[in-house]
Amino acid sequence: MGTWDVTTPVIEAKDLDLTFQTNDGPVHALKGVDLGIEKGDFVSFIGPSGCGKTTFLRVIAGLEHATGGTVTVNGMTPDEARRNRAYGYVFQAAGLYPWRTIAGNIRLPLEIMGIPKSEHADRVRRVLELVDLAGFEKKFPWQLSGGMQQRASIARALAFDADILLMDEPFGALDEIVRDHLNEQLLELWASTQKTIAFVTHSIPEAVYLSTKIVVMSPRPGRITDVIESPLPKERPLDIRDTPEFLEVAHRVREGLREGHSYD
Ligand SMILES: Nc1ncnc2c1ncn2[C@@H]1O[C@H](COP(=O)(O)OP(=O)(O)OP(=O)(O)O)[C@@H](O)[C@H]1O
Repeated sequence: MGTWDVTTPVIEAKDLDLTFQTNDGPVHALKGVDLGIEKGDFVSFIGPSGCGKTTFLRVIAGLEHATGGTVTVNGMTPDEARRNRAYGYVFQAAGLYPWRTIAGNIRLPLEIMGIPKSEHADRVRRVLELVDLAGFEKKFPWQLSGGMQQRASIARALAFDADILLMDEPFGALDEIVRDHLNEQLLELWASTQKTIAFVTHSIPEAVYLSTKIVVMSPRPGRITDVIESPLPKERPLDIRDTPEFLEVAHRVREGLREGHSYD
């Protein structure tokens, strides 16, 4: 071992390519994507609709397969990582089962994974605390607001305590005030759990507020046009969004999006 600390990326993509074969011919979704995500990073993916953000997240999750290049997750193939429950996944819609209580929904992945029943109640309580929903165990999803449902779905993704959290536009459907609040809470959760988060968003302020690293993508075939290491401190009150540093990063993201765009 050397005296310096060489960190191996938790998620690493090398020259990743993905072409879907469809009835209308091939759809080239991702092209030559190179990216390293380090432990504890909060990485946002931003880009126009259809540029392959969700596809990239699904490749990391082993739900789609690259047609070229490689991806590793914790040094494993995405399929191995999925079988090892390396990540929790939060979808655009909360996707809670309406016939199960909040606790019942959170227990589901624990049941599937065969975690001993005696541990369930404790885990449910702990993750509900993390998302500020303590005491909501017995409620049904329809008794919660949209923002609370999304928090419950984050709790479900946290239930088996994976080091990696993959989040696909989790707050896209919420109004701005609720979204602000959840952004603040997510940063607190990230700081207290030290998870590695990969987060898809359409919102420049959201990406800049949350991330240590912002990955700007171009329209199809999805390529990375810029990777911005955030100069902002880890502690981020919401009003950091009015500071020159914040606005500068937001400007660079906007420029990156504009450059990747062809206006035809
Ligand atoms: N299973 C599939 N079969 C064929 N084409 C697909 C499939 N999944 C995605 N695509 C295509 O690949 C491209 C990238 O889609 P993807 O959903 O990853 O984009 P996105 O950036 O997440 O978009 P949005 O921001 O609208 O969610 C799109 O053109 C989409 O139509």
